[in-house]
Amino acid sequence: MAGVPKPLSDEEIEARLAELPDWTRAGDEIVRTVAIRYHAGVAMIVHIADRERRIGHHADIDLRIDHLRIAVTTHDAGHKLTVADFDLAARIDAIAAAHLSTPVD
Ligand SMILES: C[C@H](O)[C@H](O)[C@H]1CNC2=NC(N)=NC(=O)C2=N1
Repeated sequence: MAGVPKPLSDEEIEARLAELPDWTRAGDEIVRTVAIRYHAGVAMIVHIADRERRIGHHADIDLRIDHLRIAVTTHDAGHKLTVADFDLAARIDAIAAAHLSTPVD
């Protein structure tokens, strides 16, 4: 990996969040909650994990019976937000769009 990305400023974070309307800031994380049934959520997690493995950046994922909560921060940067987090969030949005356009029944 090409070093640890540096933490973004509050202004940079706000600008990047404006491009990701489904994400909100929660301290030093960005968070998205997806309404999805449990087993469909499992499939979405597998898809996300496969992408994460290839880019070397990982979300913190919490699956519940009817929703999935995804939080992203950069552990190697002292749990601060970096460009890597926004890159992963955009990739997760693309994966979520594919899964949510599929009937879950
Ligand atoms: C060595 C490996 O690339 C690092 O541990 C990566 C793995 N995935 C990661 N994921 C996240 N979210 N933050 C990190 O700092 C991080 N570091």
